[in-house]
Amino acid sequence: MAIHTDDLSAIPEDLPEGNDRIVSGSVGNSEAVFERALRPKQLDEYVGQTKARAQLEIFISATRARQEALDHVLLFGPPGLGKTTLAHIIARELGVNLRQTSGPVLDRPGDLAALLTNLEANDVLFIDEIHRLSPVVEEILYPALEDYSLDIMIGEGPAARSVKIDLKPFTLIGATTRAGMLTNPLRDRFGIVARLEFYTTEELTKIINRSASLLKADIDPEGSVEIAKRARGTPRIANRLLRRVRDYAEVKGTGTITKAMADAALKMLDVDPSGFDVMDRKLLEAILHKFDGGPVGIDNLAAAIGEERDTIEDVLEPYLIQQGYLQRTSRGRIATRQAYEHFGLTPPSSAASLDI
Ligand SMILES: Nc1ncnc2c1ncn2[C@@H]1O[C@H](COP(=O)(O)OP(=O)(O)OP(=O)(O)O)[C@@H](O)[C@H]1O
Ligand SMILES: [Mg+2]
Repeated sequence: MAIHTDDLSAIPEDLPEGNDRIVSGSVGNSEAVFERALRPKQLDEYVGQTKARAQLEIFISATRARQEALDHVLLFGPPGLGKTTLAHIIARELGVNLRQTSGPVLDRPGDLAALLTNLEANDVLFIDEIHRLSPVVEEILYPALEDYSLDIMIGEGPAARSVKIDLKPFTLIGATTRAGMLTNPLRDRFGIVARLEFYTTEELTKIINRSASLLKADIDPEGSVEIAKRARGTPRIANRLLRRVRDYAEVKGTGTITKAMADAALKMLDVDPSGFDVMDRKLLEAILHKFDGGPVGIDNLAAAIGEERDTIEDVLEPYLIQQGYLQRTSRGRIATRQAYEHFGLTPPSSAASLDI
């Protein structure tokens, strides 16, 4: 079902959820609609990411003044941290159109050529999941990025000839959860590389308060802090938890989201006080119990918990590593002292701790 609206009242109540992991990185159908509605539209509404924002603000205003195309931008970071949101904001701040596609969708060189030739001067082309571009499409992209031209082969066999097409200047914004999976020649063609970081509790509290007011949800300050603390540093999860807690408060309470309501709802949803859900705990517990604290290789770990390797690397691990529960070493994953303590276990004296 395709619904394109920014008006929350136009959203039907019975959209399928499409996703049952409360802190998962991906998005179900009904959630996509809410995400669009809650997405900030201007740079000054975009909370946090001070480093990325500061550099973008400068580049954007310089580019606007010169009426040129902004340098190509690579945005990377775990799911739900605001890459798509930021891409849209950049185009809006530049006052240009944004055309959106994604690596897996763009499988034929002709599709990319069609997109590029249809751009107006200084427009933004946003390619999500850019690490999944096919090599043939990537080849076409290089000259387009470098000197705004396309080299296309027309015909086959001995009659084939190469045609050069000039493009208007444009900006590519690429988003990826894993910069490490980009080929070097592609990565080198981005003039601006912004790494998005996990958000602090204060930043998430701001995001939750803003979303609550858009959703017309009644929330008290301690209620928003409680949700923020348990949102895995991720705005998408903060917004998702807010919606679930609001439902809970409407059914079990007076409708106001208090700290007690948030706590009870999150307990019911199996999100613990550190913001870990069932999958996070399963991963840490597997390392602790099945692999003696590690090191354990990623494939063994994936098999042990029945989860895709990619999901572990993209969605689960980054936060656990950032919070100091897990370490990635050349020999495999290791549970830290904090991980033992989280589960009430006594760490062995050899256990790694946060402060090494
Ligand atoms: N800095 C921010 N301030 C306020 N809200 C934000 C911010 N970043 C993200 N959000 C909210 O989180 C939601 C998810 O963000 P977004 O879709 O941009 O993430 P993403 O990084 O593109 O994720 P994915 O890797 O899954 O594509 C948005 O709909 C928006 O409401
Ligand atoms: Mg996105």
